[in-house]
Amino acid sequence: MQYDRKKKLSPIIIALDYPDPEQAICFSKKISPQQCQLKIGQELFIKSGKKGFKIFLDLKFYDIPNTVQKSVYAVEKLNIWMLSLHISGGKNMMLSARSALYPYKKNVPKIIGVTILTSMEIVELHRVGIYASSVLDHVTKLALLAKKYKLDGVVCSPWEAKTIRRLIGKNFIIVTPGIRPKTTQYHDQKRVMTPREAIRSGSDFLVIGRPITQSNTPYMMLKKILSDINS
Ligand SMILES: O=c1ccn([C@@H]2O[C@H](COP(=O)(O)O)[C@@H](O)[C@H]2O)c(=O)[nH]1
Repeated sequence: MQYDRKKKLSPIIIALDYPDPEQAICFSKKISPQQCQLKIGQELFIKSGKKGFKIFLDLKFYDIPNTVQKSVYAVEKLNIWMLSLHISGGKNMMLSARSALYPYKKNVPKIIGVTILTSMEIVELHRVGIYASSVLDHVTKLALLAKKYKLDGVVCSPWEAKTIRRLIGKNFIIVTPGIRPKTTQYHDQKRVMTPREAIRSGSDFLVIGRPITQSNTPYMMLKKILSDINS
């Protein structure tokens, strides 16, 4: 793992994809900030920072530069740890997001760029008019743009983590959803890996939702994943 060795953050980010804020709050009370970070998505945009968790606000901004700049400026006030936007929003959108944080000196949120969703394969890319030779090729191009236009890192699948790490180096955060422990179902995810393999491929943080939140024993599952990673 490359990112934040000194701060010793857990590599797990749990996707709190609950329809009801009460369920999310109840779940978060049973785990600790030492075990994981939490990801708040579009379904559940609540403030869970109260318990001391670092919050990844995964709203995946994708809009004109002015709108994204204002959005980033607004969410900075929420004391979040990390936020996401789509790299395909382009150079000016990424630079505008960064410029929204210039007035702040300390504890600014990390800006992470989404490459290609982990639910997509090459056929789907072609269907939406992206005629890349491979998913890896396109994800790599987007990651290089993210670096060039001042993002702190990317969201990609664990399949691409090794290549991005090799090309961009240590000082770049790699966040990987599409994590599936052995024997759990894939759901809508396509480019998946086990937690242990994903860490070994160079991921800094693994975003894990349903395998934990829909498990009959979520706390045991989280503990097992952490112990698999560390063994
Ligand atoms: O490419 C992406 C970007 C974001 N996500 C998000 O991660 C979680 C994954 O949840 P699982 O239940 O473990 O599949 C979810 O909140 C997505 O919005 C992603 O999966 N892929």
